[in-house]
Amino acid sequence: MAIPCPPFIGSEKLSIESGAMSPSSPSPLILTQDELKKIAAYKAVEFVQSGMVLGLGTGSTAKHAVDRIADLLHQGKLKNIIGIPTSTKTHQQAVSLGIPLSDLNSHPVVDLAIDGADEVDSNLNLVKGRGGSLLREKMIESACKKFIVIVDESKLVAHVGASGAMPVEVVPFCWKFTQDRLQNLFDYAGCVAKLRTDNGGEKIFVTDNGNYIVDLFFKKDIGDLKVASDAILRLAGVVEHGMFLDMATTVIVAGELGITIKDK
Ligand SMILES: O=C[C@H](O)[C@H](O)[C@H](O)COP(=O)(O)O
Repeated sequence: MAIPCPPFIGSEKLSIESGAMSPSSPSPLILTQDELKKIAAYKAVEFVQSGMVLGLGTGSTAKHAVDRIADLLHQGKLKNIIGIPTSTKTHQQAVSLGIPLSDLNSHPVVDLAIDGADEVDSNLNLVKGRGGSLLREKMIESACKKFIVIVDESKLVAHVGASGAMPVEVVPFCWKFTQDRLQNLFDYAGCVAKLRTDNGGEKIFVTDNGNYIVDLFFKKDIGDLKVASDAILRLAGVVEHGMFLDMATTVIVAGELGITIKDK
């Protein structure tokens, strides 16, 4: 299915050379999805400056950004960076790479966060959390002066929920009750709510915060996102949801034709 791209501003053709990004002439090489993620991530890291407090995102795209930040730190090209990880996995990665870390208690204002997304719509609204992280991401990314989202072009969607699940983090207590209420809330959009398990098996998936995730699958557009967000958050038992509305300040998309950047 062809997905309409947002009206991006700024566009450059890029390729990966020796693990770094550089301008390129048209290349016969077909880039893999992971290479596209890396290109978007490296581009975002160009916005990092010495002395910044950085939100370190979670997932296969953000991982490249964290690696790159560590490389630049070790090369002495970046200095005095403080990272605030958005998940235990990213925390472990950052520790293993020697990135100095802190948290929102000590650093309540974050200069820049770089993170991936599962969906990006034409207004830069996002779906996040299909990898299991969303609450810490939302706390840290809502404390940011600048939030750069990095994606490959497969993440662009016509509307939120078009490509798969919209995750909702819920407390374990009577999760089925909350799941049913969530499904009823979006009955008009043909919603099916499913408790997430580890790799689709029997074991219930547990978030970094000790909660469960209910994935909402919609057959139709859910309409006004702010209305949907407020309705979800009003349900007792819901901790947070994976719609990140009006939060991204910049989206960097890497695709077969190059890299495109849209600022809010
Ligand atoms: O739960 C995971 C996070 O929200 C990720 O940032 C999101 O799922 C995108 O991950 P990836 O870059 O691996 O597609």
